[in-house]
Amino acid sequence: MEIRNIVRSFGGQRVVDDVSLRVMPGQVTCLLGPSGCGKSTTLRMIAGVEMQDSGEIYVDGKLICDTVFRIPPERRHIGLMFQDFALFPHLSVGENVAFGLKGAKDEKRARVEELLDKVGLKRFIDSFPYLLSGGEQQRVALARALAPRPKIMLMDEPFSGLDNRLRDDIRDQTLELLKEEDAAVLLVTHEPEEAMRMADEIALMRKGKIVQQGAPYNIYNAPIDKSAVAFFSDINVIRGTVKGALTDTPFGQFLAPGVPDGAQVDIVIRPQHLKIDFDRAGKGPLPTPQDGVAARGEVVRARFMGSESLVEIRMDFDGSILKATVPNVFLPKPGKPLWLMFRRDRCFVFPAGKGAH
Ligand SMILES: Nc1ncnc2c1ncn2[C@@H]1O[C@H](COP(=O)(O)OP(=O)(O)OP(=O)(O)O)[C@@H](O)[C@H]1O
Repeated sequence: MEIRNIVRSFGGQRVVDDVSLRVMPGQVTCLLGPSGCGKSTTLRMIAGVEMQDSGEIYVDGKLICDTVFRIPPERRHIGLMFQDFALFPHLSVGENVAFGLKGAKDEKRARVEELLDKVGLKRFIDSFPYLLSGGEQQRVALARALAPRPKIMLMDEPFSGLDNRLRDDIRDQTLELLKEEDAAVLLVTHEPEEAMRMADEIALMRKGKIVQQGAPYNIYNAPIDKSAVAFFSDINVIRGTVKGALTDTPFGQFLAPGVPDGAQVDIVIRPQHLKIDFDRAGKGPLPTPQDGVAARGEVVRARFMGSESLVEIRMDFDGSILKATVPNVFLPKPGKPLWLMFRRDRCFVFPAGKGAH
């Protein structure tokens, strides 16, 4: 499935602004972005329930929609799964799954049984939906969407109605089934964890545009700007001024290649990549090439978060507060002096102010 240069405006504002995207069979692409950035509108245009102002949509290399030509939604062979896409309450589970199927009765029954078996719900084939839990209903909805073997599956926040622990299981099971069925999947979500868990490829969307696209690993480890880092985790930011492609900070020098002298840069680091060390009679650890220079601060607050502890430290050099996370339990008392170092291989240096939240 491919969309090219799709644009859609509401009230003079471009909510989808020149979006192009390709999704291959057997691949899950997540359209990830904050609420209101235009993800659902993009999906609705592909589904055919919303018309684009300009741009084209292709399936299997064939045009299915531009501003003149338009295949109606029911003939696009696209599977849909939305959070509030309820099952038909007056039909049994089996009849729900069979709903979009054509062909002989036996064949339909076999396909329904196959899919319900795959989602582990064959025993409910003759039950009514209200007897099933939310997670089970969601799995039936998935089976129903996949039953007619759509080439493309569009999913809009399909798991957001489920509670956390259930959600992880259902995500994994859904992913397995989608792969087996070899559909090209476009999944919309505003949750980075969901995208990281589900996606082969993430398209990061902001204000109607795709700002970065790539494998989850690349998006996480080579983010395009400060906001892209901040979308996935808490961040710490140190500002510095560049001289000779370097910027001096209390944590030592950082490379700022290509940034002109006098310009400001933001050095961005995630809390899990700050290194904490103890104070030894007013002294910290020695500088290293990997971690730079240590800077001293005092603990403001430390909290246990489950698998890690979050320590907030007020830095001596400017009174700013940096956040560091440490695996397991580490709960130093407020006022305790500690030293922080920046792991050089985990820092990102961006021109200051680029990529507003
Ligand atoms: N039919 C419409 N008429 C007017 N404005 C609309 C319409 N549909 C969407 N919008 C506006 O377009 C913007 C993008 O909406 P969209 O639902 O695509 O965003 P989203 O990224 O999916 O967000 P969310 O996750 O909150 O659904 C929003 O500001 C929304 O109010």
